[in-house]
Amino acid sequence: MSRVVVLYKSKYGSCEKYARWIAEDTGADIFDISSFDMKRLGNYDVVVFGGALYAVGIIGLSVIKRNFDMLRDKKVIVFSVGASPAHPEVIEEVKNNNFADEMKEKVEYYHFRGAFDYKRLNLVDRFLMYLLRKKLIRKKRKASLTNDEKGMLASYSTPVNWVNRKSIAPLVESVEEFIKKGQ
Ligand SMILES: Cc1cc2nc3c(=O)[nH]c(=O)nc-3n(C[C@H](O)[C@H](O)[C@H](O)COP(=O)(O)O)c2cc1C
Repeated sequence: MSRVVVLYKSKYGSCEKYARWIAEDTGADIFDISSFDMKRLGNYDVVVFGGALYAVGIIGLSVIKRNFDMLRDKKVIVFSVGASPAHPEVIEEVKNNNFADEMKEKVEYYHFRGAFDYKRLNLVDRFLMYLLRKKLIRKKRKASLTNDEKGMLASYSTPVNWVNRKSIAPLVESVEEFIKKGQ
């Protein structure tokens, strides 16, 4: 059995895609966190968790937080997948919104870009995105939008996909180095 496990929570598949690539490249076991028995964490030295970003929240991370005591002696990596690019201010905002101080110190964190197709969204997500669109249009009337906001508005009519296997390289390298050191 592998010493590495990749757990993930995805709604429309982009986070799952990254999780599968990371598991492939590190030889890890992989589970949707919803169907993983956290008692099995004892079997692993490295725990990688990936969650999609919704309203700046990393979905599924609450399970990791609840079981954080079981992760103290392990290497813990968290990655988020969202429409936002991995700008430093985005990274800071996501960290502050999702990690308690203890987690900020312990967890190695990465952010990867996902995909967005308005037509595939369920009703709740469509409604949330409708509200965001209204907000952006209001802002556009008063001030200019950032490039990211312009991109977000454009994506309502044209699906966008930034999922890129190459972006996982630093995460995979970090896992490999940790394993090498332990041998
Ligand atoms: C309702 C809603 C809220 C979202 N909020 C954010 C967000 O706060 N930050 C971000 O970067 N992306 C946000 N996104 C974009 C998703 O994170 C992106 O589509 C991601 O690829 C979804 O991953 P999944 O396919 O694994 O579910 C949002 C998307 C929806 C539909």
